[in-house]
Amino acid sequence: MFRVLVSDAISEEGLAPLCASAQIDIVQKKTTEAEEELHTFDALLVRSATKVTEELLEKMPNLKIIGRAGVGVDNIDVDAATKRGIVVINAPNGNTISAAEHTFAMMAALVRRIPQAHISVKSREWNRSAFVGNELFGKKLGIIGFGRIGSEVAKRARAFGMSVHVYDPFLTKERAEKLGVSIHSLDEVLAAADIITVHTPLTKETRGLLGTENLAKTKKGVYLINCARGGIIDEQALIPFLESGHVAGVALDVFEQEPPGDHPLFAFDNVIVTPHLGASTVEAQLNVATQVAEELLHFFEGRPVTSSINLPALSKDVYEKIQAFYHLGRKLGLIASQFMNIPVQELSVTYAGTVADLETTYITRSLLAGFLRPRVASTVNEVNAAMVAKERGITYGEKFSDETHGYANCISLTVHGENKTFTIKGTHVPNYGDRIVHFDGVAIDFAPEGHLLYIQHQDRPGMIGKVGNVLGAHDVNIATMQVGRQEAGGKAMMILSLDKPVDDEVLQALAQIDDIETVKRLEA
Ligand SMILES: NC(=O)C1=CN([C@@H]2O[C@H](COP(=O)(O)OP(=O)(O)OC[C@H]3O[C@@H](n4cnc5c(N)ncnc54)[C@H](O)[C@@H]3O)[C@@H](O)[C@H]2O)C=CC1
Ligand SMILES: O=C(O)C(=O)COP(=O)(O)O
Repeated sequence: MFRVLVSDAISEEGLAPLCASAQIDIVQKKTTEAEEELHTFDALLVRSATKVTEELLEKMPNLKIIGRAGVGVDNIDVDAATKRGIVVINAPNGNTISAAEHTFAMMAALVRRIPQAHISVKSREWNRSAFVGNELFGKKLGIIGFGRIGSEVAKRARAFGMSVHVYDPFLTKERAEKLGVSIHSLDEVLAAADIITVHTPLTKETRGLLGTENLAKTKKGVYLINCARGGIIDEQALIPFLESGHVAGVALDVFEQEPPGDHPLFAFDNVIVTPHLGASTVEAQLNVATQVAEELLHFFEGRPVTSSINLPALSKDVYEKIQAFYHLGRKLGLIASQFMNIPVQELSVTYAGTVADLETTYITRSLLAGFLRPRVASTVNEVNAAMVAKERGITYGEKFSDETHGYANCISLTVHGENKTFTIKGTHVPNYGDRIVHFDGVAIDFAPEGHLLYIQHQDRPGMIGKVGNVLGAHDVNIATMQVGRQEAGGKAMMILSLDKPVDDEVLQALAQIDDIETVKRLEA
């Protein structure tokens, strides 16, 4: 049974495909109410309210995937999840339109003073002259962060006759032109805009982006909107700008602390607020819940997830093409790690033939995970393999070559350790399986599966019989045996596939045979 904890309010209709599966058990509870059973969950589904901290993850050792039914993952310690090999997914576009519409609603409400007028009329006042606003038409809208939501806000602004000035360091000129906006530096946007709206994620770089220094660069009478994340506009820094009238009004949907409690900004009549409602529409909630539910099902079924924060994006098509190599990569890493059971500094992976045209990043991650698995006690998989390798001072790189050794595809792994280098090469043969075709300088051909035994010896007659006798005497059955050598009478090797793993006693008995130099157990 795959157990899913849903700890925030997520659309039940959207989660229906998960609920329909007999193998998935869904529990809807806050994490604080599920303390006793936290260790039993395989998946955790959240919105922005649940804080997925390292401390929480420590209580959830079985967790494999975290689904965020929404965009921002700043409430999730993604590094801590990655370190533990936990996949983090989100629903990147399910609430884009709702968030853009909410931003626009806030903009109109701000410049026409709708919330203030609303309160006044309901207080039995009729004070039309107190609520004279501004038109949006002809105004310059500064958009900071021009991703999905920022660009939807821009479309609506153009329909209102506004000119749009964008700052986004990662936006290309071509995309800006296509969307009919002009790209500017941050200072230019700050100086020119009548209204500024922020649509970046909350990161180290964007926290406090609109703080004292940058607020001072804005036009007198500017309006500010934050429907992205609390903290992008520094709430404390706003106070003197509101007091002096430099900032004409602020609309906030999000806060540095949520809920914000008794916030000093609430004292200002020209600060309008909503309780993080950007994504709170029936449509957006259904979209995001459906997206994470589908992704979770894919994950559960062993299919690729497409909107992971800590894995390279992979479509179903690409996944199907790389799947076999993904498996081969894992085996190459696993075998190489056991063979080179010494500290290593560097792994170099070379792709040749058909595999070189595929999404090799994923295959390399799988290979790395295979390599690290015998060396680390904790879970290591394609999510955290790069991080774990870095922590252990192991560098890795990919190369591409035309040298396929006559096979349609070939993955070659060279491991550099202290005073020793080892190379293993493998190929995948469709409808046949994975084959190791080169092992430590010797051409050979064996399947990387099960209990393997590596024996390096001098090429002499009778070696196979001697090995067979020792194994027979210890009741070890040989399933397959492959032999190879560099040259007649020189370095030779056997790779045996056994029906059961051998113990140290058998290894010692084999090592005592004359002309046998090395014996190693390899589990694949
Ligand atoms: N209030 C609400 O309920 C909702 C809030 N959001 C928030 O809105 C924000 C934007 O969401 P999306 O547009 O979907 O994300 P996105 O990833 O599509 O766009 C973010 C944009 O910010 C840009 N950016 C990153 N760092 C920047 C920097 N230092 N300066 C300027 N631009 C920078 C990126 O290049 C990207 O184009 C997120 O913080 C998200 O959490 C999203 C949905 C609902
Ligand atoms: O998707 C986002 O980033 C949001 O801010 C929406 O948050 P919510 O799911 O409404 O708590």
